[in-house]
Amino acid sequence: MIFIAYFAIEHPLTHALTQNIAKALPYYLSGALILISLTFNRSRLALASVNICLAYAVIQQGLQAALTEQSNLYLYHATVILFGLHLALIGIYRERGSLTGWGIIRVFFIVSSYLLVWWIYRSGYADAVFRLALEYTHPLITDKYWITPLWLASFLFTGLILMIVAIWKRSSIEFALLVSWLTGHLVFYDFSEPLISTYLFTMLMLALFVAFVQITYDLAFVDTLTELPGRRALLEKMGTLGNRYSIAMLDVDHFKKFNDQYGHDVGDQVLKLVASKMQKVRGKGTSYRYGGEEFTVLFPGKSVNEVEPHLDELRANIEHYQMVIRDQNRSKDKKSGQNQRGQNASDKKIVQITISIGCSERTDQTPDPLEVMKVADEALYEAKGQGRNCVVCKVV
Ligand SMILES: Nc1nc2c(ncn2[C@@H]2O[C@H](COP(=O)(O)OP(=O)(O)OP(=O)(O)O)[C@@H](O)[C@H]2O)c(=O)[nH]1
Repeated sequence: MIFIAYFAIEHPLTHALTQNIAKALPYYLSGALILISLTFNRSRLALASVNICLAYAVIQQGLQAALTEQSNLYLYHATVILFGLHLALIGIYRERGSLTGWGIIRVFFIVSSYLLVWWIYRSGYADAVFRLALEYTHPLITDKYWITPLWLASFLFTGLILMIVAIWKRSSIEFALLVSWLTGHLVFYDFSEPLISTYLFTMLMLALFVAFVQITYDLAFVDTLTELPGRRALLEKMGTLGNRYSIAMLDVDHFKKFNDQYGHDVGDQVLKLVASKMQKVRGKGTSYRYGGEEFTVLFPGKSVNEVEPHLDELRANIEHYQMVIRDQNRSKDKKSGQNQRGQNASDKKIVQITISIGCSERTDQTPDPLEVMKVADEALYEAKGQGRNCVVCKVV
C-alpha cells in the first residue's frame, strides 16, 4: 500500500496528475459541503464554504505570481480582507435556513464582492486602487513584505469579532469559523510556500465538515433547552452499560403549579437551572433530559449505596438555590423599567425549587437497563408519595 501511495504521489508519470487532483480537492470538498449544508438547512456553513472556495479560487487563478507587483499586492490584500470580513459576518448572522431570500442575498453579496475585486484586477485599475492605500501597505516584516498594517488591521478586527462570537455562542460552527479564519491567515502569512494554499484550504474544508457532523449530532442527541444530552443519547448509552450500574430518575416538584403561577418562560429557566446543577453531579454520573420536567442520571460501575449521597447532595443544592425571577408585571420598556426599579426594589422575587429522586441498580432480577429504569421510576413515585424533595432508592 505504501509503495502504491509512493508511486502515485512521487513517480514522475503520476506526479502531475496527483498534484492536479490535490489542487482541485478544496473545490470538490466545498461543492460537497454546500450541497449537504443546503440539504440540512445549514445556511451559514454553506456561506462559509462559498467564501472559502472563492478565496481559494482567487489564490489559484491570480496569486500564483510574485507579490512584488502592485496589482498582485492589491489582489492579495483585497482577498485577505474579503476572506476575514465574510467569515466574521457569517459568525454574526443568525441561522435562517437555506434557499431563502435572505440566504440568496448573502450568497450574492459574497460572490459579487469577489467578482468586483477580480474585475478591478483584470481591468487594469488595480494599481490605482492599491495606491489609494499606500500609506497602510508598507511591510511590517522584512522578509514577508506582504504583511502590512492593512493586513494586520484586517486580521485583528475580523479575529476579534469571531472570538467574541465564539465565546458568546459557543457552538461548533463558530469554532469552525474561527479555525477557518486562523488557517486561512496562515496561508496568507506564509504565502511563499509552494502548495500551502492547497494543503491548508483542504484542511480548512475538512474542519467545516467536522463542524457539520457535530451540528448534526447535536441536533439528534442534545436537548436544545437544557443543553443536556436527550433521550436518544440516553437510550444509546444504556446499550453500552456493563453489569454494574445505577440509574436515577429526577422530577421537578409541583412544576405544573410553578408554570401556571410564573409562566412557561420562567418554567424553562427552572429546567435550565436544574440541568446546570445536574451537570455537576458527583460520582461520575452523566445527566440526561428524559423529557418534560423529568431527568435521568446514569452512574456506570456504581451501586445505589455509592450514589445515594451524591444524589442527596444534588437534591439539597437545588433546594437551597435561591432563584431570582423578575416581576412579570414590570414594564418591558427598559427606561420605565429602571424608573420602576428605583421606586420599588421588590420587583424581583426569590423562589425555591425542589426535586424528587428515585434510584435503582442492576441486579440479576433486573438485568436490562430499561427494567432498572422502571424500578427507579417506581422509587420516584414513592418519593413523591413521601412528600417530595427526597431521594428514594429501591433494589429488587
Ligand atoms: N416550562 C416548561 N414546562 C414544561 C416543559 N415540559 C413539560 N412541562 C410542564 O411540566 C408540567 C408537568 O406537570 P405534572 O407532570 O403534572 O407534574 P408536577 O406538576 O411537576 O407535579 P409532581 O410531579 O406531582 O410534583 C406540565 O405542566 C408541563 O406543561 C418544558 O419544556 N418547559
